Amino acid sequence: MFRKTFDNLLDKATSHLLIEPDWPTTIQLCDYIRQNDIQPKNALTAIRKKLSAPNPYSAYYALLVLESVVKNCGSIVHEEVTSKSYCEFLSDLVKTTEHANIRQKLLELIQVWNFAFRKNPKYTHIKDLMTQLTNEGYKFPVLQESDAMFAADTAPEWADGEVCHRCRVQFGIVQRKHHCRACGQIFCHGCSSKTSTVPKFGIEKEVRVCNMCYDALNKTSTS
Ligand SMILES: O=P(O)(O)O[C@@H]1[C@H](O)[C@H](OP(=O)(O)O)[C@@H](O)[C@H](O)[C@H]1O
Ligand SMILES: [Zn+2]
Ligand SMILES: [Zn+2]
Repeated sequence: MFRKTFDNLLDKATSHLLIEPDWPTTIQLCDYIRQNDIQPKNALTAIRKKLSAPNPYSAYYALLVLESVVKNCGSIVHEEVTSKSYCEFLSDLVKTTEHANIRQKLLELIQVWNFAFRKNPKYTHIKDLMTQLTNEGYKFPVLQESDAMFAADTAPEWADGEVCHRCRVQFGIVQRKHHCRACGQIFCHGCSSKTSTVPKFGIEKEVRVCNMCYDALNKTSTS
């Protein structure tokens, strides 16, 4: 169900019939990825296909979708878009597109991402891509640092451990491990038996959270 809907939304957001970007649908696409209703890899592969669309309008709108997804979906997407294969694809697209506006937007995005990820050693391919294109004479636009401030943080990576983060009970065959989707820590069932939405991470459905995060997320105003 989810995959089909994502593709339908993507078709809508990149239709060559659009006279301006369809931001509401674009935000819905970001929400799908943030809520893990689609694997980031699959989402970016679908967007990649749209970037190669022969129709320049569809390809341009696909670039705007890619820009929004990278800005709003956090590290799960950053890893994909700065992977070796994706950077090679972006490099080919810069060199092969017949449309100057698409090349220009691509160079702008590559530069912003290079700046945004400059401190993170694992994103080397985007740095190499920028160096390679610069050496081949492509001119990058003036960098708008404001563009590189990425929005939303995303759910933290899940911690591992042999005892509950809260009550320290030892995990084992009976005492199973569970993770809080809000803080990412590991808990026994007794300390993480409640569910909640986590709007700050774009998780609109009820997911397992630990007792502390449940209280923080659902604190009723004590008025
Ligand atoms: O079912 P198990 O074999 O115990 O495996 C655990 C469950 O998948 C937990 O899911 P949950 O957090 O949704 O409970 C997950 O958080 C743990 O990391 C896994 O070890
Ligand atoms: Zn516990
Ligand atoms: Zn928590």
